[in-house]
Amino acid sequence: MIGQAAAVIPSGVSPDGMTSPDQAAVSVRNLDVRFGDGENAVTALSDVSVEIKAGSFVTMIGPSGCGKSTLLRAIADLVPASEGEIVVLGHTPADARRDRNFSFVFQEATLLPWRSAIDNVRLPLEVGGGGTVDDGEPARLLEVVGLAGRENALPSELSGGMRQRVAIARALVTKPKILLMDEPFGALDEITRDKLNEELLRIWQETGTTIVFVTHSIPEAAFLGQQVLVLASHPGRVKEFMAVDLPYPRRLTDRDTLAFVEISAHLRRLLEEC
Ligand SMILES: Nc1ncnc2c1ncn2[C@@H]1O[C@H](COP(=O)(O)OP(=O)(O)OP(=O)(O)O)[C@@H](O)[C@H]1O
Repeated sequence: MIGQAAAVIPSGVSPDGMTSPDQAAVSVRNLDVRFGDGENAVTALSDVSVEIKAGSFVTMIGPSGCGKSTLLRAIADLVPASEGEIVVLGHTPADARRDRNFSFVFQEATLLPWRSAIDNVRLPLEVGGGGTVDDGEPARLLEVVGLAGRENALPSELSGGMRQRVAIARALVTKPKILLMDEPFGALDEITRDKLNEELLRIWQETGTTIVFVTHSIPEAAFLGQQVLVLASHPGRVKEFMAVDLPYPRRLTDRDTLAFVEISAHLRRLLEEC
């Protein structure tokens, strides 16, 4: 072939733009994030490298202030890298954000109080355009998160757990390839949290979305994740990227098994060293 340059295809992306399970959804390479200057400078993350495979479920845990939210925000293009590189589905975080390759779920549901549940779920489609999303998708997603029949309820008429379900449905409505979740169940009571943990695993298996999930809870990290990224603090850095060798589907009762207790104990020891 004369005079035709080969197309440059970013790693992790095939020529048709699809990812395969062994490809990285997110590659973080030698990432440093610093805030402020001079005496007030804070190194939130130092030399962090991690590869998150497409379709995987990764939980992130570490002591308060070790940089968990900062890492999630850097992947989401909400915080700039000071050094190093982040590649999201073969693109820069800014391009991945523009292409709506990921959605973010925060600890607070941040719903618009004057809009019904279904209108909150619809919001990203109204703001960014529906693209290929079917009109029935918001209602279907409310059903997926267990809120069929509550489509017209206002946020003030829903419990905290229900509001967070609406936030998850809203995050899924654009069919993101990656879901970034920052302590999404941290403000909920234990029973509701457990229930949402099981539901989130079901949603993950149904959608095939890559999930990166920050938590302070050792059982939650071990129950949900295929891998747990443990961060140490001062400065924030990778302590261990640990595989959780437990089969799916997982049930809450699996947390009583010896294998689960041993994994949790290992995570606790790691955190004590952080
Ligand atoms: N916008 C910012 N400006 C200045 N410093 C910041 C900013 N965001 C985070 N930091 C600092 O960076 C460090 C990491 O913060 P980060 O919120 O990422 O930690 P975390 O592990 O998520 O904490 P927690 O578990 O308490 O939520 C902390 O020292 C924090 O004070």
